[in-house]
Amino acid sequence: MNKDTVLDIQGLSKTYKNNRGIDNITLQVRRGDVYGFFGPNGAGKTTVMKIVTGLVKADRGSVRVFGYDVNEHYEEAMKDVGVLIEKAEAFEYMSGRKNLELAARLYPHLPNTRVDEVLDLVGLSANKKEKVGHYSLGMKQRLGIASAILSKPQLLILDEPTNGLDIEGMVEIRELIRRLAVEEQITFFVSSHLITEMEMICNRIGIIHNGRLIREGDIGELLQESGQSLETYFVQQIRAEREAANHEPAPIQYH
Ligand SMILES: Nc1ncnc2c1ncn2[C@@H]1O[C@H](COP(=O)(O)OP(=O)(O)OP(=O)(O)O)[C@@H](O)[C@H]1O
Repeated sequence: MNKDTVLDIQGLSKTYKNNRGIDNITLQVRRGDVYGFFGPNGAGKTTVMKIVTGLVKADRGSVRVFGYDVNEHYEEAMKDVGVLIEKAEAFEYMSGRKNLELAARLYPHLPNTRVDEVLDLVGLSANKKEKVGHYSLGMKQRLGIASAILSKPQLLILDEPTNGLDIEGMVEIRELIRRLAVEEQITFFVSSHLITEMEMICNRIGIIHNGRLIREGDIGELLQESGQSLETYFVQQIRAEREAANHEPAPIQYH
């Protein structure tokens, strides 16, 4: 394993009772990457992220985070990892700041200034005294990210962080990811079903479809290879996959 590899996923498989799941996923996220994990709804992104963070057990394969096997050395592996999977949860009747103060209790060694520092980083300083119940969805998501970066993680795992947000909310999250990557030097493993979004924020991308990783590479390389947009590239890739599997073209369905 390269010393710059932060997350190393090898041959990961999981089949749920309904026969859906993921099949033999291998990918690497390197230090400094904003790695986009792209695929349509139901492709298997959340399953991979849940296995990486120990929420779901894989049938086969391994996950190493900062060189530590997640199954064998969970605490060491997760020490420098921040996670936001599915919707950010917070106490709606408390202020944003109060919510973060509560979360900060999990990390007794954090300086007292850290809560205000992260509120500033995610652009919520002006709203810190407002009840979370009055926050927009985008502000709640940013509060979730604030909570995930409280402990100054080196790797941040975000599952569909812009899902359900309006345009302004999406832009704010994208800007935040880019800012955190530069200012806090956080490596990102971030999923989305929107390829244009991935193109805007990521340097590297893994494309998952029907539980299988169909392509991984630098965004620039993939764009050069396709000669077109990543959207067109993706559609070509899955059509080729389907044709190889069925020997006949099939329509693409978007959710
Ligand atoms: N607990 C579960 N039990 C049974 N099937 C599941 C379970 N969780 C996920 N699946 C199925 O596994 C497949 C992959 O789901 P997963 O949530 O990982 O995909 P995803 O790419 O994150 O999609 P989405 O963005 O819609 O969540 C889907 O077909 C889903 O229905």
